[in-house]
Amino acid sequence: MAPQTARTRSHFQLDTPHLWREQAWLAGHWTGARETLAVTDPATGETIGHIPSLGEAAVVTAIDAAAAALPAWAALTPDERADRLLAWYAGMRQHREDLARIMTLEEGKPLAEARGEIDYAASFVRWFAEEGRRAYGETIPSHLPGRHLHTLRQPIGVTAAITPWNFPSAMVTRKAAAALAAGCPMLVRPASETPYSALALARLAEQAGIPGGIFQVITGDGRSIASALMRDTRVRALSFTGSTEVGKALIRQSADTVKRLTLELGGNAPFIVFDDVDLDAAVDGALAAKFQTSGEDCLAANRILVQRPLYAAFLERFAARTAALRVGHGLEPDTDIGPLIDARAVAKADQHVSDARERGARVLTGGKPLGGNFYAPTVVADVTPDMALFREETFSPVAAVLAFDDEAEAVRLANDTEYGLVAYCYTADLGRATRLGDALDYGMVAINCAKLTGPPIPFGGVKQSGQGREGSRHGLDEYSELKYICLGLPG
Ligand SMILES: NC(=O)c1ccc[n+]([C@@H]2O[C@H](COP(=O)([O-])OP(=O)(O)OC[C@H]3O[C@@H](n4cnc5c(N)ncnc54)[C@H](O)[C@@H]3O)[C@@H](O)[C@H]2O)c1
Ligand SMILES: N[C@@H](CC=O)C(=O)O
Repeated sequence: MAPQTARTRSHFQLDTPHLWREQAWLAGHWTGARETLAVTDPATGETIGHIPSLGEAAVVTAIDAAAAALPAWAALTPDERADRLLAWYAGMRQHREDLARIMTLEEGKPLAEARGEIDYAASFVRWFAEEGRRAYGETIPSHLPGRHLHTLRQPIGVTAAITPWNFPSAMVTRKAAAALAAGCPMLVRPASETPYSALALARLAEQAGIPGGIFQVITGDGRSIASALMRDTRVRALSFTGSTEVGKALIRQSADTVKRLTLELGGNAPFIVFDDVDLDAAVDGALAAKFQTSGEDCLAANRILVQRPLYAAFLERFAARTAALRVGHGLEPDTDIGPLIDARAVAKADQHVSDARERGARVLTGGKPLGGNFYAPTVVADVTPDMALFREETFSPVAAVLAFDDEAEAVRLANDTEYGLVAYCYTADLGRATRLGDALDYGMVAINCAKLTGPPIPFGGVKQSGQGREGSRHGLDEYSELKYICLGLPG
């Protein structure tokens, strides 16, 4: 089956049409299937293509290929693996515009944000190409006479990843680059809503000389692919980014084969604004932290807490700026907010707003669906902890704002959730900033800034937001085993 048609070529206007793949990259072959899944542009509802719906047999083929490729890949020097990863990185840089366009078509995010995600995704490949050289062990002063003790890091084995639709490239490379740099093959199953970004990455990996068994992309139903992965004892580690609900199901399924799981799950980020800050800086930060990717971001500010003396002024300015955001197709140059991923996401946003209204909150701007998968950028004031907007991740352009009186109350409200991914706070008081860094029960805390991610930082959550860390030097550890050697010295 030809992966591109004349229609898709002209329609999508890719400079390099062969990056648009409608087959899975399995065991070094572009592979189709009789059954397919349709993929739609969330902005128009139009079908943009079909991908193979592969099942358990294909997963076994992929694991066979990965297990066969593992010894030779693990035996390469870190420099040799780095060369392949850097070639992959170069391909991503070269095709940045096409990759961004593919992402906007399938995910809906504005093109400028998609370009930013491609840069972000590529940066993990470069980071881990370098970091693979530093998978150090250690020597241990011996407690036993006549012994030398040391540790070394070895590749864990065949690995797999299940990735979400909201960051269709970065969630693939943050996992795969770490696994490959550590000497492991990785089999990726991307979300069925956004498979084309991952398939384009597979095409670039192929061109970079990464062996077919080392990086594979398999498309199809998540549940059956996950259960085949979980059953197979050769798969030693699985990294999942997605909802807490599915993460919990994967923990249960992994028990029988005792796999290592890295889980990047849901969030419910507080964004705390104290009354000693520059109001414009805090409003800029809140807009950035709330509305990126239409609010469909695990790091999105889900609850904006403002100290009472600043509350009215903050609401006025924040609502005015929110009302000015332009909603549209992500390929339109002026778009700030794209569509939500599907009708279910729109219904959830609207339910959260109705629930808040019924419980006494005020809708200052937006608060309604705009047709199709679009929802108006919304500010809801006077939110209380009993509202769904406070308790659940809304994953939409709906901002929930509430007032607090003092630092103790802010911390109590912020920590009143089972999630613990990221917290933001704005304050001019250094002592308070330090105390908040300690007291907020989150894996990541951003103080006086909204942008905090990148390859050098350990990304991850506590409580029900997940386990393990991605990126940074710690990201390699998820894909290696720490082995201890006790060497007895003759005589
Ligand atoms: N912490 C992070 O780094 C991070 C990053 C992005 C998204 N997320 C979270 O992801 C969620 C939104 O993404 P989503 O709606 O795609 O989540 P989701 O859990 O529904 O889906 C995530 C992935 O799992 C697959 N999947 C669904 N059910 C499955 C099952 N039973 N077994 C195996 N795989 C299954 C999906 O097809 C998708 O590929 C939000 O909660 C968000 O916070 C977290
Ligand atoms: N925005 C996150 C992904 C979560 O949805 C990131 O920066 O990695």
